[in-house]
Amino acid sequence: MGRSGMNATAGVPIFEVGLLFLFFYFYAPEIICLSLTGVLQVANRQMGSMAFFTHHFCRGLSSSAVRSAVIKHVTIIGGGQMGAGIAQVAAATGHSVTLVDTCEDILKKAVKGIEGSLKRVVKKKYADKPEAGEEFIQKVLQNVSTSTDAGSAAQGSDLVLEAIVENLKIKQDLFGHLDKLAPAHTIFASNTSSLPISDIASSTDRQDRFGGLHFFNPVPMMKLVEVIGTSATSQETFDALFNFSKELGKTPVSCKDTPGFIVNRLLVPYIMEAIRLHERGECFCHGSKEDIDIAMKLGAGYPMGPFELSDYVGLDTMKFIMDGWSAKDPDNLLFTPSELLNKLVAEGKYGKKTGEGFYKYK
Ligand SMILES: CCCCCCCCCCCCC[C@H](O)CC(=O)SCCNC(=O)CCNC(=O)[C@H](O)C(C)(C)COP(=O)(O)OP(=O)(O)OC[C@H]1O[C@@H](n2cnc3c(N)ncnc32)[C@H](O)[C@@H]1OP(=O)(O)O
Ligand SMILES: NC(=O)c1ccc[n+]([C@@H]2O[C@H](COP(=O)([O-])OP(=O)(O)OC[C@H]3O[C@@H](n4cnc5c(N)ncnc54)[C@H](O)[C@@H]3O)[C@@H](O)[C@H]2O)c1
Repeated sequence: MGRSGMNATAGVPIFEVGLLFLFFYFYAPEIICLSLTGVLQVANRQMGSMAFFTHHFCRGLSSSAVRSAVIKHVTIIGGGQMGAGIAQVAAATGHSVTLVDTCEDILKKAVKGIEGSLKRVVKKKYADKPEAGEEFIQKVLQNVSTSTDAGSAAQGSDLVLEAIVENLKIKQDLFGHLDKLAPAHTIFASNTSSLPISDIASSTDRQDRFGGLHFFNPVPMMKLVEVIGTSATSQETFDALFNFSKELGKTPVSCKDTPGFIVNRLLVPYIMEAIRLHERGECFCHGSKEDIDIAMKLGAGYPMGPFELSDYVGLDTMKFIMDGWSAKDPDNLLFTPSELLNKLVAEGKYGKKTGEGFYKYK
């Protein structure tokens, strides 16, 4: 045998083949994976079920080469501003959606909101073809059903996505309950703004099939989705969530399960500082919150100022975020409660959704 390691009996250049294998293994594992998948599929037909081996071996080489779980049927829990928005974009991209909330009235309001938002979308997209626009709206609405029974909705779903109140215990209770009812393949995800995904997932026995999908408000307009994987999230689950976000026409970014992920890590201190600036009266003109909003829109190019944005997000949600972070890290001055925010929430002034927050909307 010479340097090339030619196998004398089979006539195969083992050294070169080995080098080639190593090259593809490190630089293009998909090619090895796909070739092996082909070979193993033939073997599979010959020798019985090799699917398990094929699947797991290839995942070890490169998860991207293996098709991730397909998400077609989606249950969205929480028909508020986020849940309704997510239901809309999922239905508009051909997914069948069940929207769940605690009572029929909320669900009716949610569907009405979806219809209104679709009209705004269609006005632009189908400007020259109003009939096609109306047809599109009806088709999207047909993809949305509603329910007050999260358990039975989850039974037929590939994905259960939660967008309920920002409270860890309530989210854990919900997922703990659904974990017993949903099929094994069903992926669970949370749209939480501020809670650790791993804490929410800890109430289930499917932490490998649990991740975060953080959408932005208003969902039909905002292009970003933060896809969050915990240390227990499987690659297959993460890929499925990432692909699902793309199917919705969004741009996903991958995030670790760290406080605030990317956007809120930066946005929360900004909004907090704006509220404190206002509370301290450091703006010299009257109507200082208006001035701060104008300044950030015209000076920093933000589409909304911090007070407009807070009202848009919901002051109740903002308070849930702040209280949660402050309870975890009470000595951190960043999380000192805001008297003004607490007062507005205590008065039921949650922002745009209740007609008043920092500003009046009626
Ligand atoms: C001291 C203690 C303090 C405590 C602090 C705690 C801080 C916590 C804060 C964290 C909050 C986190 C929340 C969450 O996790 C993350 C978020 O979602 S953050 C929010 C992100 N969103 C934004 O930043 C929105 C910014 N705004 C905009 O982009 C725009 O203003 C707008 C909403 C798109 C609206 O645009 P405008 O031009 O202003 O207004 P128009 O009404 O003319 O709309 C333009 C265009 O868009 C269409 N459109 C708007 N909304 C919808 C909709 N819902 N559906 C369909 N279409 C919509 C509209 O029809 C217009 O279309 P056109 O007429 O142009 O054809
Ligand atoms: N508002 C935002 O800008 C924004 C943006 C991104 C993420 N989020 C997150 O999305 C989630 C929802 O926020 P939102 O603004 O849509 O809130 P929202 O108050 O508009 O809606 C929450 C909905 O959940 C329902 N609900 C509460 N408990 C429920 C339960 N156990 N089962 C079924 N339904 C239940 C409520 O009835 C309500 O309709 C929160 O976790 C929030 O942090 C909010």
